[in-house]
Amino acid sequence: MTLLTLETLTKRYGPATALSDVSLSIVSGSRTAVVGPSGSGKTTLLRLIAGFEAPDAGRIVLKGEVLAQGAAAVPAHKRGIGIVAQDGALFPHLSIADNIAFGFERGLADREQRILDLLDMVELDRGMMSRRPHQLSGGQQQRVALARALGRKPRLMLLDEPFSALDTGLRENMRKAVARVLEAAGIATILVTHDQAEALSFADQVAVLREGRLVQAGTPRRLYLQPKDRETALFLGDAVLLPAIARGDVADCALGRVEIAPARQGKVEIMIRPEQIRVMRDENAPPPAGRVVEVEFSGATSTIAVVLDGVALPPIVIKTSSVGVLEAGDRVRLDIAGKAHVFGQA
Ligand SMILES: Nc1ncnc2c1ncn2[C@@H]1O[C@H](COP(=O)(O)OP(=O)(O)OP(=O)(O)O)[C@@H](O)[C@H]1O
Repeated sequence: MTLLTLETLTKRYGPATALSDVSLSIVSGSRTAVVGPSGSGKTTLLRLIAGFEAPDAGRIVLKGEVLAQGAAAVPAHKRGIGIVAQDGALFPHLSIADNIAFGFERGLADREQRILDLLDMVELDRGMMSRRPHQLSGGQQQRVALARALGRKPRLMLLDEPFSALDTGLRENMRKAVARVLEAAGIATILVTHDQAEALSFADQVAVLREGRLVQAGTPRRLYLQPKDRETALFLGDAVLLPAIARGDVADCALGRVEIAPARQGKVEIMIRPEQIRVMRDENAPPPAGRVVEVEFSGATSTIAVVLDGVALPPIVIKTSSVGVLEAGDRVRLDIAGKAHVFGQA
């Protein structure tokens, strides 16, 4: 069931257009990640949904209630939308308990119990209640910020890069914990992030913004394997892009004949994710074959660059397991698993 609908949202700041004609639907209980390069409009989109800004055109509808349409807007505090910012934005002079209880209704009889329940929910030690924010780690502070936002029983949760200040290991744990908490509470979530891997693993819908426009929205798998254009392909991960001649559901390219989807005829550009390419040492490899020109060892994986025989293309760069890794100068055969993607379909 659709919870939130954004209809042709446009937002301008003076002569600059921060968002242009953005439409997107959010399903109840789902997780959406909004990604895009710096300045693409991600924060602006969150600010419009939260009610900190009004759109110049378009409409925002939450559960059938129009939150914003032109100048008419429901104020932020009446939208029932929770927000967790990058820095958590806790009140430094208040205890953890008071921070969490900040949004509670006045004179609540079970205030203490609610705080304890929220601490449990975000998996924080109850003993931390009386501490001040500076006595907590960055990850713990983010959990408090989440507990505070959950305490208001929001219909929708907005997360504005809440993990970006945390280091890699903690970041992943926090992401999983937050996903668990929100899923258990059945609260739909929109996460803004710079981190493509984070977006792909957190969300069941990813929306890609570029220069204020929504380029593509869909499941992480769909966007990763069937990006609309080369910019989106490269934004979401490494990609091998090759010119090819399509003949229905196959195409001829520097890697030989590969299966493609969707079917096409004539000149196309195809995309293959590097993990689809298997490279094997083979001194007598028939074409398509190549030579390893560079190997970069980085522990569990190594990155190798292969120059293909007889084609004036940049080397193909592939990450492989470091077990039995190839060396510069090795002749190799390349096999493709699965289909190559042809750009042009959203
Ligand atoms: N208050 C403002 N006044 C003028 N221009 C603004 C304002 N807020 C945002 N912009 C402009 O709108 C565009 C989108 O900004 P926004 O902050 O939404 O991007 P973003 O994708 O969140 O970027 P980042 O990833 O760097 O945080 C940018 O060009 C920005 O300079």
